[in-house]
Amino acid sequence: MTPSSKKTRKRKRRKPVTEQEQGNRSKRSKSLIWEIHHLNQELDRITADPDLTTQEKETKKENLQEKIATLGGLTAYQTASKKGEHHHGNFNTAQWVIKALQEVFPAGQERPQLELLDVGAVSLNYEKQKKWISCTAIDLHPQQADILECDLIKFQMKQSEIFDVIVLSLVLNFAGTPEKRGRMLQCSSRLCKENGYVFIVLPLACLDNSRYMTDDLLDEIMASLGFKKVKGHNSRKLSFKMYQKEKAKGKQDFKKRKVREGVRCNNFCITMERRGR
Ligand SMILES: C[S@@+](CC[C@H](N)C(=O)[O-])C[C@H]1O[C@@H](n2cnc3c(N)ncnc32)[C@H](O)[C@@H]1O
Repeated sequence: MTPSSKKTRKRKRRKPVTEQEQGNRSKRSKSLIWEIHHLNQELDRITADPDLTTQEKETKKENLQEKIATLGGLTAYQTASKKGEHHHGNFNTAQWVIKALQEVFPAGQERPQLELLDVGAVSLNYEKQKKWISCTAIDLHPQQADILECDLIKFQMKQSEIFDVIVLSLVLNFAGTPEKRGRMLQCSSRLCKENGYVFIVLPLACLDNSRYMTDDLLDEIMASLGFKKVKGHNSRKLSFKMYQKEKAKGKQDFKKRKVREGVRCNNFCITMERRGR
């Protein structure tokens, strides 16, 4: 071996990532998430807008899709979401779900094999718990093999009560319209077994700073679908809720209704109309 080839094999020292650089990257990720998130919501709103003709919808949607593609599409969004986790001490909301399930089904006791549906799965979060959790992971735009490309609303239309646990982590806020969020909750209720659990994680601002939604209102919507809250807490930025399926409290409608005033409030809302009474 010549001295020069030895030199080339010498490992390059990695440039340390300064706090400043990390901060800038984090800011870029956040702004990318924000932009794609809002463009995606706009897409849903246009699709649902009854005042637009099919032609107008197509033109507007093409425009938005182009903008999303320019930013790197949903792949870039999901990559940025994952990076976000790393910037928050690697905290992944699945860790909370696992901890809550471990409290209900403690290790050392006979555990049932739980069928879990992870909606909006950016990664496979329950691999290490395979022995007692069988995870079906779905996403509109999966980034890795083993995550099924599927919209919750269209998932297993003809089946009901097939999952013990359904996880909607930072997914309801991704849907663009209040109706779609309501339908996602209705689908979760249909797919959840009796006594099964639905976990919902939302940005805290969706519940504590929205003109149309409060923490109690979400509990009411879930109660009407047959769920009682068994656990809930807030972190600085997120709201964590665990519901258990009991019996539905009749077919109540939830319309858009102002519950809070304030110029700094957001417009997060969930509506639900029950058909076929
Ligand atoms: C912010 S990411 C959430 C990632 C992960 N669940 C978490 O807690 O970090 C939102 C994901 O939800 C997916 N999503 C939104 N609506 C969906 C639906 N109706 N069915 C399946 N996936 C959906 C999006 O494609 C996106 O990847």
